[in-house]
Amino acid sequence: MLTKLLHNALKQAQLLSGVRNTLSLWSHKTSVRACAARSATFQSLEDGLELNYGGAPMRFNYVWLRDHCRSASSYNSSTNQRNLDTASIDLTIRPDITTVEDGHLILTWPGGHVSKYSLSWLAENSYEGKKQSTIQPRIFWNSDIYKNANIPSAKWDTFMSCDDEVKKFLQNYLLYGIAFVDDVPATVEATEAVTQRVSLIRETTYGRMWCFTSDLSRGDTAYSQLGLDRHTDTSYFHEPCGIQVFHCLKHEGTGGRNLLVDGFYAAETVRQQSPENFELLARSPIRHEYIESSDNHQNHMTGFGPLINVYPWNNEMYLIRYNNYDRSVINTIPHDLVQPWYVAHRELTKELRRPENELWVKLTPGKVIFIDNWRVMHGRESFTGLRQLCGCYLTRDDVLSSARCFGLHA
Ligand SMILES: C[N+](C)(C)CCCC[C@H](N)C(=O)O
Ligand SMILES: O=C(O)CCC(=O)C(=O)O
Ligand SMILES: [Fe+2]
Repeated sequence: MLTKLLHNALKQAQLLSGVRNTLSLWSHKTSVRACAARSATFQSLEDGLELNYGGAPMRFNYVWLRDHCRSASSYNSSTNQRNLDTASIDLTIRPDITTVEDGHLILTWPGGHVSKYSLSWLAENSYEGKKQSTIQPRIFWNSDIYKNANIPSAKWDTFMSCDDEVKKFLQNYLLYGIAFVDDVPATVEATEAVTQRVSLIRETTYGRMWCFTSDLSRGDTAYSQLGLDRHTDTSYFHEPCGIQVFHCLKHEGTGGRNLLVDGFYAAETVRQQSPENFELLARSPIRHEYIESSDNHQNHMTGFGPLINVYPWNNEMYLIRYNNYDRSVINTIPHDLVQPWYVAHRELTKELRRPENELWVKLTPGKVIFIDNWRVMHGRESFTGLRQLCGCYLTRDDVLSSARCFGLHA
């Protein structure tokens, strides 16, 4: 019991660290700006320079500095694109003169070109600054954490008319990987309109906006009344759809609740308990497949990738593909790692299946849910009667872009 308590405390500390990192990054930025007059010191090294400016020393390579010159001839600041041909830089380049003046680092290169970088820009863009910061702050959750957070749903009227409501919605979505809009008219058109407030719709073999019932119209269990264990969709794409939108337009019958599980919460637990199992799942590429052959639909899709994907520079998770239905033949894992891979898969599955990690919701007409399909698994209970679900997929990049345009950290 005590170990479990300790374990939970540890886990919470770890889970919240993403959010704390952002806060510290923000305060770092503020302090940099507030002390713009503060001087910096530098030291020239063989292949770059070390800059001391309000915090830990940062290193900048000379080729990197020349490549990142923001002068008009090197960089077009109205299109935010590089003009300079990187291949034209002498790889052994060193500045003739290095100075720090008025909050800027100024380098004069052989031949006379001058590059000027503001110190705060350098601090924000340094490797040292990046390494510490989280790419996307998140709050990992189990059912209690999510329920206790009392996240409000957005409301149709305000959502459709007020950008600030969309911004708040996106902030919740980014943190938790799920977000709801309530009071939406129970039609495909209104569902489409809500989605388009957020971003572009991604057309797939299932259509642009889809509306399905248990009519077995497609070669997939989703089109039946059977229960579906937790999974992510389109695991058979090399780039799985980023977001899944669901709106239950009608259900006259029993059962049919939806299950949501935060895959990152479960995977983080595995990382804490057995780092080697986490590593194995993050390193072994496996294949998922969608094969459909009917009069109306011919598809054969295959996607490769590890079950857990982490950014290589900071090990932050960004994508889980977990779909035991669509997982294909494993022949990409060397013999001696096959058994360990199954052990690791079992451990993750055990965490994903813990009842305390399950959030059950009954989707009713009017309630639209957005699910981060790179993070949160969904499933459903078997059901009786007519049940009609509509929705669509979105591309992750498009949604993150919308969020950034609202000024959110994504
Ligand atoms: C959502 N919609 C019913 C349109 C498609 C369902 C796709 C199901 C597939 N097994 C997968 O997991 O990707
Ligand atoms: O019927 C449901 O609630 C969801 C089924 C499903 O997993 C899907 O359509 O992707
Ligand atoms: Fe699904």
